[in-house]
Amino acid sequence: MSASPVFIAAEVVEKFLKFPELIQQLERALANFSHGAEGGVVQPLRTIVPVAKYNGFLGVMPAYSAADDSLTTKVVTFYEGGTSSDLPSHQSTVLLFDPRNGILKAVIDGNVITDRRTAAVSAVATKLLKPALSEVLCILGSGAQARSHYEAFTEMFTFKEVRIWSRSRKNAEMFASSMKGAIRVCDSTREAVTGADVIITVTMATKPVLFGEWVKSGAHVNAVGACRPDWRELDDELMKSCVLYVDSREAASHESGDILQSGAAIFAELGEVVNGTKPALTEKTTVFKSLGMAIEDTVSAKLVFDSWSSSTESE
Ligand SMILES: NC(=O)c1ccc[n+]([C@@H]2O[C@H](COP(=O)([O-])OP(=O)(O)OC[C@H]3O[C@@H](n4cnc5c(N)ncnc54)[C@H](O)[C@@H]3O)[C@@H](O)[C@H]2O)c1
Ligand SMILES: O=C(O)[C@@H]1CCCCN1
Repeated sequence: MSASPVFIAAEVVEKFLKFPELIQQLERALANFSHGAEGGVVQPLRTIVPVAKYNGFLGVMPAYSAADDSLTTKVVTFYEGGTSSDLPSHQSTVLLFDPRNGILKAVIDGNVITDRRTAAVSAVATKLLKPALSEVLCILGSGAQARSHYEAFTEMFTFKEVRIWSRSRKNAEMFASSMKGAIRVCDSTREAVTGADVIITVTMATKPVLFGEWVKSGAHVNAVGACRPDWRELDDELMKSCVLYVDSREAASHESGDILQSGAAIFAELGEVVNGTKPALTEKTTVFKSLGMAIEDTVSAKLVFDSWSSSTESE
């Protein structure tokens, strides 16, 4: 009989999933993904089950990485407007299997993985696509992803000014006072975005909050929200005028409302830029449309599991 799976809690994931290393690992995973079969990534389009009665969704995100020899599936739920004020709007668990025999080895808290791996992938996009002189960072939204993006971006880059906008000024102020470093709280999206070199949209909006007319020419946008075909964060003007990068062409053309509804053309996958098969057009206005990929969870979960295993062996 196989041993029972271990449970790895959020505090343990926090301890082992750290930014510079996670960013490097995910850059490699993006490259493998965009190499096709040769890259050894098996990742079907995720399954999403709408729970319409409660404005919720359940997603199942399996993947295997031959390079990491890691087999996982994430199960994630997300609720429009959250379920109640004290629950996160997104809740997830990652199941890690032994790829040799299918034994379930670990059940890992997925919330920290989701927050950090998403920010890490946006950091890869920003490293490759931001304008040469990037002084002002703007974050739209003040939830879990806003926090992980702020942490990753202030660790990896140097900005002269960081701005935040949220629907309620109180939330934006709470965000600013809970993070290390100076953050300017803005009263309107337009104020936050005007003149920004790097913009991150991390909202649960279903209609555009970021408009092309406000975006500085040459800026880079990480568009992280709007993961449903009928949800938007960016307007048509921005989508049609930018050079558009995505994590996965397949996912983007099935799930992204910003792409499907605007009819914008995809220029490249981020992994193709890492591989050098598509250029990083840093002098143009660029958008990285992130939907989130299972392979990011697979690589992150392996990192956590291996670090946890080594720490228990040395005890
Ligand atoms: N691309 C990825 O890999 C990935 C991964 C996880 C989450 N996400 C997406 O990122 C977004 C943020 O996730 P989160 O975990 O931070 O959620 P969260 O619930 O913690 O925060 C959501 C933020 O959006 C704001 N918001 C809600 N409705 C809004 C509206 N109509 N207009 C403007 N702002 C609004 C909230 O006030 C809050 O500041 C979501 O859309 C989520 O689905 C993407
Ligand atoms: O990639 C993810 O983990 C999330 C799941 C929920 C919807 C947005 N993307």
